[in-house]
Amino acid sequence: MRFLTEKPGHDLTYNDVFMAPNRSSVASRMDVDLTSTDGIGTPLPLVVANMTAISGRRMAETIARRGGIAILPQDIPTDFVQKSVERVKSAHTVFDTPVRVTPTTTVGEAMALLGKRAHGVVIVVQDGTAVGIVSPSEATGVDRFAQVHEVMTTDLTLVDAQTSPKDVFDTLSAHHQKVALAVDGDQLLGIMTSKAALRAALYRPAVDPQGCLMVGTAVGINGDVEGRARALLEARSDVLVLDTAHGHQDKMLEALATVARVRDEFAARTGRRIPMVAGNVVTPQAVLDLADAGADVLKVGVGPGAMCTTRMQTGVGRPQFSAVLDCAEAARSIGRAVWADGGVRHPRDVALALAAGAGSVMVGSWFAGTHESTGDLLTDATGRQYKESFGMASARAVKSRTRQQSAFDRARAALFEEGISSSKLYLDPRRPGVEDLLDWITSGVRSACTYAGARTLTEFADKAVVGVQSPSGYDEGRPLAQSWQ
Ligand SMILES: NC(=O)C1=CN([C@@H]2O[C@H](COP(=O)(O)OP(=O)(O)OC[C@H]3O[C@@H](n4cnc5c(N)ncnc54)[C@H](OP(=O)(O)O)[C@@H]3O)[C@@H](O)[C@H]2O)C=CC1
Ligand SMILES: Nc1nc2c(ncn2[C@@H]2O[C@H](COP(=O)(O)O)[C@@H](O)[C@H]2O)c(=O)[nH]1
Repeated sequence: MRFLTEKPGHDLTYNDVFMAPNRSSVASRMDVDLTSTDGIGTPLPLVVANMTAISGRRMAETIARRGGIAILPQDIPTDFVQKSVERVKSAHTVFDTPVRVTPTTTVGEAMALLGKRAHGVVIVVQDGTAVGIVSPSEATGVDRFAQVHEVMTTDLTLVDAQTSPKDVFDTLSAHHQKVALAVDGDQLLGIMTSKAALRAALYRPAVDPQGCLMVGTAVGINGDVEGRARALLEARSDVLVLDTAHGHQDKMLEALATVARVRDEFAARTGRRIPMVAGNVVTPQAVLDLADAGADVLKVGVGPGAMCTTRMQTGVGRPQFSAVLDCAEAARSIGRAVWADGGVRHPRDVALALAAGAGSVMVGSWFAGTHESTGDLLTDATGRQYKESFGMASARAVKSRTRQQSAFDRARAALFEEGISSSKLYLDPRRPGVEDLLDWITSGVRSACTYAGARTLTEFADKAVVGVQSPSGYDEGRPLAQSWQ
């Protein structure tokens, strides 16, 4: 990446910069390969942040099916994380996991489960066989205590799991149906909507060497670091993320050395070397120190997160575009990569982070307001749907993380909160599922690459030309919600 004019002497946020187009020979946005450059090799450079309100099993399998990866948080007990990894690994790589109910489930219960996934249907299953479908249209005007077998649609479109997404799309269009059910004999394997069929043709899943969906897991730097890392490797975690607020500290370096030893033993035994990501950092020296201790990828970002109060509380942090740019350069010089973590609110921010040299971009709060995040779907007084989210250093998260400690220690820890304990993240009615956001982000990033004349993300980080803009420059680029007159 180069600056359009002289590199400014001060640090820059995503809002401070823009990209200028280059002469390009890339004729189509579909010619762009978005494979991440972080060495982890996911087909999409997007990572779901290890935040309890956001990253769980549903999020992990959905994002991996489209080529990204989610990191399950460090605050979740190890046995629970092991089960979640197992569930992700057993999910179908092409067909979505259905929301299943039995014929005697009440309509009220079935409708309450609808919000768990974005596909808008519940499948009625008996002994593993799909016998009907219920969606809000079947449930409208029906007593909530009625049983689903009384209202379900039994006209089902069944397909073989080998059917191509295009054939599924055409079949659904021809029959004017919402969803196809993939079956093996009489057993339900998964489901696919028309939109999912389209996506299955556009995205590649992120899969491990056994062909199962990928998922990462986080480890804190306190407690039984070695035991947790060992258990997560055995559980088939594809990435280990060592995460703490201040990554450039001795305790992190010690934790990295411990996990590197366990990871290397695992690699010698199984032949699979699992990458280690560590952070958070914002300086080149921190990149070099953590890489020296064994980190393959450095997680960059102190204070840009939407749930973060660190900068206001401590004055510490660094504008994120410059942090990513500097750290990516340092990482590249020693053959490592960085993840840009936090502060991403628009597709343009993802594009800018990749232009600055990030191997992948980590997103938290933006994905909180989707069907797939872990929280319950809630409705406010005006009828808008939202999820509750909170920071991992908030009083709420600290309270949960320190539940085994004495009352005194817990009360003391609570004084050091650096995050928001409760925030409403509204679902965008136009993009209520995380895949809707992925569509929006990837179309923006593909387009950004073609403007730069790049066919890969390596070329993009090389060719991008970045200018510095004033607040009114940024403002000029914002679309109008209503007339200015
Ligand atoms: N990217 C960011 O800007 C930030 C991210 N977070 C996220 O919040 C989550 C919780 O993180 P964290 O607060 O580390 O978890 P913990 O509260 O579990 O702290 C982990 C350990 O790090 C120590 N620690 C915390 N902050 C600092 C600091 N500034 N300097 C030195 N030691 C410190 C704590 O000791 P003691 O409590 O005794 O000080 C504790 O031993 C993580 O996911 C983290 O990434 C948190 C803050 C900033
Ligand atoms: N200072 C804090 N940072 C936090 C907290 N919880 C999470 N985080 C960081 O934010 C990113 C995600 O950023 P987002 O803008 O996409 O939401 C996450 O990966 C952490 O690094 C917190 O409580 N305090």
